[in-house]
Amino acid sequence: MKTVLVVAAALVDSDGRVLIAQRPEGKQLAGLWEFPGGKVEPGETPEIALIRELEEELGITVKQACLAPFVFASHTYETFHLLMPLYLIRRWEGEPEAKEHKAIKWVRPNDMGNYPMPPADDPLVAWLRDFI
Ligand SMILES: Nc1nc2c([nH]c(=O)n2[C@@H]2O[C@H](COP(=O)(O)OP(=O)(O)OP(=O)(O)O)[C@@H](O)[C@H]2O)c(=O)[nH]1
Ligand SMILES: [Mg+2]
Repeated sequence: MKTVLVVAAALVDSDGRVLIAQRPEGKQLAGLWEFPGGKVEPGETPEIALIRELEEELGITVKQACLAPFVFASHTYETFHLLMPLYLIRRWEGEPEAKEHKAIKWVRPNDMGNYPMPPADDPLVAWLRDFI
């Protein structure tokens, strides 16, 4: 089974809320809420890939120095193994908008239980609850 490297971001605002985004119809895990991000393409570092994904998915600009490595998910799905580092980001330029998602929402980690997320994300949410 192949390991897929996906990078994701927890954008944290000044009130301690985190941005989650709803996956669009037609994609794997449609309708579930996730951390914005995506697959690392050949030749990219994880940081470059995350900066690209945040521009594509949310229309925001993030500096590499503002990416703080936090925790990672390692989860076996039916057809691949997901390895997903999650970065904490507190500074960015622009107002996030749902360019590729169905919706975006700012939520407190304690309230994330109300938003169904992929199984790989459960431990990440637990870490955010303790840390934010
Ligand atoms: N971005 C993101 N992906 C996640 C999370 N949790 C999780 O299991 N994944 C899985 O990671 C995989 C890659 O994510 P993705 O669909 O965002 O990849 P991508 O942005 O490059 O999209 P694309 O492949 O359609 O171009 C998916 O199988 C997705 O289900 C999460 O919190 N955020
Ligand atoms: Mg994505």
